[in-house]
Amino acid sequence: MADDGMLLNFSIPDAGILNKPKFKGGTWRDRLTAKKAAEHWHNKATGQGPVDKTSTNPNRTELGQRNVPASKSVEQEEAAERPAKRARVGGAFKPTAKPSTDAANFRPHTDSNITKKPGQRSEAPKGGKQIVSSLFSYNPTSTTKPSTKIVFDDDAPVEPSNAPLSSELDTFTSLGLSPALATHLLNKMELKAPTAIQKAAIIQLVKDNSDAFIQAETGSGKTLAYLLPIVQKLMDLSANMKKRKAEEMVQRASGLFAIVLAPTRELSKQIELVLENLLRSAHWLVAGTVIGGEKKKSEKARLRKGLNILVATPGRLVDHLEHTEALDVSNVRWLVLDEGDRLVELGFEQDIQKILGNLNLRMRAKKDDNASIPGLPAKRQTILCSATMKMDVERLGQISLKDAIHIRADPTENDDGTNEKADDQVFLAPAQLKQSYAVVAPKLRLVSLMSFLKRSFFRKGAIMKVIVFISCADSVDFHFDILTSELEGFEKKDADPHQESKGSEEPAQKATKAMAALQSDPTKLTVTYAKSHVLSPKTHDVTAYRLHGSLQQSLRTSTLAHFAKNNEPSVLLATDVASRGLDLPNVDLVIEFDPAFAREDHLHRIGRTARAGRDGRACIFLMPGCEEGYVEILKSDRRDGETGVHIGRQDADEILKKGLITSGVTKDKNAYMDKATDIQLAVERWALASPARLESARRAYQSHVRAYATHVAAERCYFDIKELHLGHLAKAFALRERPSGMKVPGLRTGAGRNTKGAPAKIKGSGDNKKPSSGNAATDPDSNAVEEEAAKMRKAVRAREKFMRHAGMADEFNLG
Ligand SMILES: Nc1ncnc2c1ncn2[C@@H]1O[C@H](COP(=O)(O)OP(=O)(O)OP(=O)(O)O)[C@@H](O)[C@H]1O
Repeated sequence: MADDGMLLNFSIPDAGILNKPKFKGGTWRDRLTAKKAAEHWHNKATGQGPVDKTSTNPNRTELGQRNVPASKSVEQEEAAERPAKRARVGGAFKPTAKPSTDAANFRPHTDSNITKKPGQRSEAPKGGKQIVSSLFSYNPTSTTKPSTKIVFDDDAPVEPSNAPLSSELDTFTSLGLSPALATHLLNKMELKAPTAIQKAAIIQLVKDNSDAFIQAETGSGKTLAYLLPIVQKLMDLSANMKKRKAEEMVQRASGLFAIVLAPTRELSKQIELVLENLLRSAHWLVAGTVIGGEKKKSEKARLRKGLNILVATPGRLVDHLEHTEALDVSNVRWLVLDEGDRLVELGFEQDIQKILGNLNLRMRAKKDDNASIPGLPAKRQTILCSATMKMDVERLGQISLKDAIHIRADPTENDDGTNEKADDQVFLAPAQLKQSYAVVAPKLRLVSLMSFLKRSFFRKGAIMKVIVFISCADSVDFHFDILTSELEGFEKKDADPHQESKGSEEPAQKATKAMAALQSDPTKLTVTYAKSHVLSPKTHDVTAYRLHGSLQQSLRTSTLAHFAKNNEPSVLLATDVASRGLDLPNVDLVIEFDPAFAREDHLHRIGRTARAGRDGRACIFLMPGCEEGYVEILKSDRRDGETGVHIGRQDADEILKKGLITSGVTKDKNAYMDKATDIQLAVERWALASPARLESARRAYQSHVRAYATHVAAERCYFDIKELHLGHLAKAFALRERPSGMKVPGLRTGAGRNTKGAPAKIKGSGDNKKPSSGNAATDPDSNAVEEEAAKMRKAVRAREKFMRHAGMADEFNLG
């Protein structure tokens, strides 16, 4: 399913946004504004033509310059508040208002700028005229731009917060692990010393059997923190059996002793991999997975052969507990719930309760039989792992843990173990992570992303691996298609004779060939990586990858594995499927092109870099206006707190200059604007050249808008759907049509209406650019949008649940 988990639609009817509204409630000013807007749309709908603002507003000059006096009329105020429309619709370009940006930046472009390929069709989208607006005019301006540029000391050394400990006294043996295991960690896994959380957890879990809640930041080595004590105890159990009878030891047929539950298949596979590496030091112990995505028959066969440690997703384990006789859980003495908060978020609470009930029942039955293995602990130890201690994790703790010990290793802790920040706030970004935010107007988003990536990959070696987080699968597909296409007007790389003489094809070349087939229909989800023509400089290739929950499981696994192994420059475009727990080696940069739906997700996303003490960078794209308020959240997630020393700021102009003007000094200080405009036009032409691409662009755009409405309530003040300028945003999806005229097959229409049938009003929908009065309580349209957003969020949750139960993208994230 490419609609990415959201069922409702923001389609706005052609008749306009205010369809015979009742002018009740609100202030007299709201009512008058609404009435005037309704008259405008009524005139339009009845063919009386658009209201000529220049003739009704004496304050407008012919060139569209406004001169609003102190005593403004309501309409004048409205005109002063909204970004003036200067779009070219079909005919000749006629500016109607002064652009909000500085005059030097004003670079109108007309159809004559758009050079079409010979014979290329540039069809106007059905049901609407093409709008070719300038990239650099009428953009909202930043509300937080500092008057003077603040220079950050980007290279100032920062003590990593998740690195292995450096004291010579902190060794794995000093924590209670056997010399054999410690030697294996050192020699085979190249792990010299434990991290802080490993030190705290291993000491505790090896010495006693109490339940535990492990809480630590991303990339701090939580996986080994819970796996090492389990492996150590199983090695001890084996040694104990051997002592009793020389030929006896734990082996695969001895029974299942430990279960690790993880929320996603990818994470389960990753845990299994770490386990396999560990168990090379105890080859008689066998681990395996049951996670779905493969035939149940083969999973049953694996269980029948016997496993000592099982990594599973909750849904699949419940299924096997109910239907696989060979699965005997009576000896299970260690249960781990990894990524506890995500397990709850994905609605696995019931499954976990079933698993716990089943384990208790079978353990009791076995005890009654008196047939326990000698040396096996009488009590089961349950370990809950999570980066946050939210309410839902607490609830999971209540159902799964008994008298649990809270294990936490946070460098911000005082000597007495207390922390000034509230429990929920203890989840912080790694200290060594260098963060920045980019303030980019909606129209400039696409070209800015391309420029940002181009700059990142310009010199081989500086940045090798990048993850770009995007809110929904359709948008991932759309951006992947652009990055891997050969856009007209982009310099082509000279052929590399060395590569051509090679007998075997490079994977990137193979994928490029497959890509050619894909270009005719970008909705085909068979190609997940290919050379990025757009991002590859002349000197080297950059490979682009895509990952989201609508891809087949096997494809997701192989894509991740390929990205992880790739030592050449590469970029992964992904939904939040890649945000949790995944340990992809050497990710240098994380770009949050679309901000996360919740603060915790944001921290998990940026935590894919700067892992285990390594350096990393993260940049989040914010739009001018209320989104800029999110910087406060970014600051609160850092150890350097309010000072925000390591949160840099970049503006779109800067990004475009650095990314597009790579050949040193240029006399024209606005040359980057021409370049950016050329790129934007090339992408728009690319989209127009094929109906499938155009449909993919519309789908991406609509899914993006719907996803935007699903930010958590506490953060909707930063990501306010009513402030989203749909018309400008459409440009970032290469669309030249009005949002209201867009029809996408397969997406439900009419959901943008409130219960009384009046369509919801959204900023810049092309029908009314005036944002709501700001008083949601008195504005019926604001309430309608709110209601709509609430419906969407509900639909997303329902869809996630449905997908899981239908076994489609089950145990997997939204994407
Ligand atoms: N003691 C250590 N020394 C060096 N590297 C380590 C050590 N322990 C773990 N690592 C490495 O650190 C990385 C992160 O480990 P892990 O995935 O367990 O982190 P995590 O805390 O679970 O992160 P997340 O919360 O993002 O899931 C892995 O690549 C792992 O190999």
